[in-house]
Amino acid sequence: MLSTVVVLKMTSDPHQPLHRSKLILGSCDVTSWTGPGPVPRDKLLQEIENKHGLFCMLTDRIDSEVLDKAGENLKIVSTMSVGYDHLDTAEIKKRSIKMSYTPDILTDATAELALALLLATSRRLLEANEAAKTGEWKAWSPFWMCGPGLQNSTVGIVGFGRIGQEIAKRLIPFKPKKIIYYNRSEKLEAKQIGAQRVCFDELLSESDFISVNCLLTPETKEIFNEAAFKKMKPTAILINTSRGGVIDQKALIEALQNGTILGAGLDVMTPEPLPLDNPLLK
Ligand SMILES: O=CC(=O)O
Repeated sequence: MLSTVVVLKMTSDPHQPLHRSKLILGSCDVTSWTGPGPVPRDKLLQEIENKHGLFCMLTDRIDSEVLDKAGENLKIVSTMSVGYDHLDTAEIKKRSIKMSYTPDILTDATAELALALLLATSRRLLEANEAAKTGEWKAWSPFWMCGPGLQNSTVGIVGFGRIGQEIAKRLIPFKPKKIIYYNRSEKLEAKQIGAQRVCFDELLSESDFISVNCLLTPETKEIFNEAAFKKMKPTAILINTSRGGVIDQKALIEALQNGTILGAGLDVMTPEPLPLDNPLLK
């Protein structure tokens, strides 16, 4: 049987955004989007009709509208991402369509990025760099641009899957006092790493640093809200490398402006990219 597949993929070639090639994957007839940027919604809806498979990116919302357009041929939806909150999993399951994703591909990269954000935020790297460039830096003074250190600190990790665990392992050389985590289930690996499972409230109130690494699901949507920020230490630093939706962004802005928490290092936000006048960019 000749399968038809839509591949939504971003490349830098602006001249050939939609690419059709027959028989390049064995017996597949592949239609791919090559950019620039994510595939426009109307293009996706048009091209998905009667396809057997869809390979998408995290920028493509795959919901009942797309699935209806695809029709009964569609057998598999696959996403090039670790998170799959852009897939309506209930709808996909209801229609007996298989799903796949790419866990582990970004484990090390995300763990490194979380550490980079944590150190850059606590050690005020970007502020200091800006001050050096603008002339704000006039002379050395003992407490200028000081920030909290990891040594003897308590680090809380929200979501202790592959990425959370790799972050914990990378934290150990920085000599934290304690690594605690909040996760639906106890993780066997935690013992070896030396991390302790706690409830969400305890993680909030005990942590000097919090790294968010959970999936965005209905349960985790905006778990960092006004009430959560109020339970955190005023010296706490929040790092988010999961999804912007885990944080109530308006509440975060207020928490930063009011000094409810000290700082935030964000790899993800809502929307992406942020409008340039968003207070988070200040
Ligand atoms: O954010 C990246 C991913 O989910 O792969």
